Amino acid sequence: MSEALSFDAFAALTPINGLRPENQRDLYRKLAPRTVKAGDYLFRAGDPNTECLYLVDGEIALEDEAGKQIKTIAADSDAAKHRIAHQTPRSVSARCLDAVTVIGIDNSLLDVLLTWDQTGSFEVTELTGGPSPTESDDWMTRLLQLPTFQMIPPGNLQTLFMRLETVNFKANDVVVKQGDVGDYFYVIDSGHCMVTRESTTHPKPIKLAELGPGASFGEEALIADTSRNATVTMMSDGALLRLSKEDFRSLLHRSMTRQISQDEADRLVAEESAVIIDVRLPSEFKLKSIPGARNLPLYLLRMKLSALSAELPYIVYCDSGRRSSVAAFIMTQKGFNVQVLDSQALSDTTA
Ligand SMILES: Nc1ncnc2c1ncn2[C@@H]1O[C@@H]2COP(=O)(O)O[C@H]2[C@H]1O
Repeated sequence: MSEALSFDAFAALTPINGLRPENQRDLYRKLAPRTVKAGDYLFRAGDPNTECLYLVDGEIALEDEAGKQIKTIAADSDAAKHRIAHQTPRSVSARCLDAVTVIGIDNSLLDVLLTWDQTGSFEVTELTGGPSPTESDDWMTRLLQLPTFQMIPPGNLQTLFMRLETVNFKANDVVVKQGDVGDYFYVIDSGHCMVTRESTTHPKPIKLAELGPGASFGEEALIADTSRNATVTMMSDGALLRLSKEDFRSLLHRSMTRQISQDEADRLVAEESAVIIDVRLPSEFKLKSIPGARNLPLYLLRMKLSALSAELPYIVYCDSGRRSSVAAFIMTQKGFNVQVLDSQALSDTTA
């Protein structure tokens, strides 16, 4: 990092001072101080809190929701050794009284490191997967910023990161082949992949998507216990992180799936505070569906996601829980708030 903050001053911040020196040093190398001009706000009351912010230079005022000043914090004070108003969501606003320099650390990353360091035996350098701990594209930080990983409790994250395996591929390598049994879930660390599907109605495979760093694939066969529904081929050399089916299910998928009871779903739908989606085929939907539900078959879901508003919560269902679980996973990855309705709900409905 720059001269904005010495390593010793950084290591004395709370709770950075609870980390192992190796991890303090690694975090310090990754810090990117940012400056904010006088009068601007670092955040406002009610904002979500995704990063720990520390004041490195300048002075800020904390204000309540009515704009009344509660206190000021100067960079060289004891108060500046702590995270600025670290509540979720922010309970106060932080206004810069002069030009201010702050550093921010992703909350989940710090949480994982603190959890690790309390259990004792890991260093970031062992986990970056790359040869150099100074590598700026640290996959762990990037993964933690994906919606998929934000719902996972730190306890699971720790195990999950240990179980993720880095595998290098060459351009044109087939990573996943349509029709094969599902074995791994993949996250792209570097490089690009193409998703294609063969069908009896088309002479050539149809290109479904191009995926880049941060994107993931291979979840559908693992969740629904079916075969791969598409082929994924490397478009360039690259590195993928993979997780076995068992680990994917127990560490990732289970934490991401939120179930909702039929009563609770009925209440939300009656209040129009949630949208209920039937992910079965239109022919199945026509035959029987839950009143108030919209039909969006699973095979169209990815294509239609951009047309859905991210404002409302969604409830998805099918007749067995398989397709709805896949739908919930895909939607959660894209940042939607989604719950899975018990598949019994459809059997119970008279409509
Ligand atoms: N339209 C699509 N867009 C992006 N990825 C897809 C699409 N269809 C299938 N996939 C991915 O390709 C993977 C092939 O293996 P799975 O069926 O396990 O999981 C599938 C999805 O992760």
